[in-house]
Amino acid sequence: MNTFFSEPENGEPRAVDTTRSVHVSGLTRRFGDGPAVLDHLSLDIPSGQFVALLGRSGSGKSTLLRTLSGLDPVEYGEVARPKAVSVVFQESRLLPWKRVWQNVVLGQKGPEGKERALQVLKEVGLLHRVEAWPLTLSGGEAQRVALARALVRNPSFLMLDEPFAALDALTRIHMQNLVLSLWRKHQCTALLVTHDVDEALVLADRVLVLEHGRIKVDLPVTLPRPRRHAHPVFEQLRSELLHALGV
Ligand SMILES: Nc1ncnc2c1ncn2[C@@H]1O[C@H](COP(=O)(O)OP(=O)(O)OP(=O)(O)O)[C@@H](O)[C@H]1O
Repeated sequence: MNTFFSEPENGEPRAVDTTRSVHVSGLTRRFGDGPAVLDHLSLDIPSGQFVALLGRSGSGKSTLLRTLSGLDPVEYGEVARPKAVSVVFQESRLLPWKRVWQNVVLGQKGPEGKERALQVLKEVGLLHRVEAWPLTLSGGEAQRVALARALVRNPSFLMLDEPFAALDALTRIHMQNLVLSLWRKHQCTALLVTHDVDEALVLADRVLVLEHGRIKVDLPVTLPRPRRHAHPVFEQLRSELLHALGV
């Protein structure tokens, strides 16, 4: 039995009993008197699914993610999601005056903090940088610390907002593999915002395309992993998604 945290339009959070990990219905968001960025959007994500979210620049991907994470308010509509959520952003957002391990357990309570930090830093392959200062890290290392910081909270729902966008191509592939293995190990639900159709198809069980504030395409990806870019089904899905994105 799973208990999730729900944020209704108004009033107190309530417990919801459901096997869905994430439930969104009628979610609408506008800034000022501008057009609706999210327009009566509905979405269900089953527990443990890896979902990739694509959409043109300005289509509302980050707004959806911020709303799901609780960083943005739910003004209209309903959002239910696990209580334990973590978000990894494009920039690692590490505090430069804290060592790597201290950044990982920032805000965490308990005397066993460093031990927990070491555990997750080992998972992301950074045991040798535990005492380092953030400014001495490479871009890929900094993102791995950000991943460790997300994992230390044992998230049931892991959200990733273009976490590899600033990395070089090779580091990006390493990071994609790392995220996949961590997702498998931790058995969490994952939502990845990306601009990269191939990245979405390499990683996700399901790819969504957001347009005009709604889910325009909802595509299951049943290819076994690891996925080959040259596989005919991969190529067919890629052209379907590029077409949906107007490329
Ligand atoms: N705090 C805000 N105030 C006013 N407008 C905003 C705010 N946040 C987002 N917007 C607007 O909402 C729209 C969607 O933005 P959002 O960042 O969600 O898009 P996105 O799909 O993530 O874009 P990108 O791919 O370029 O990162 C944009 O038009 C943006 O200008």
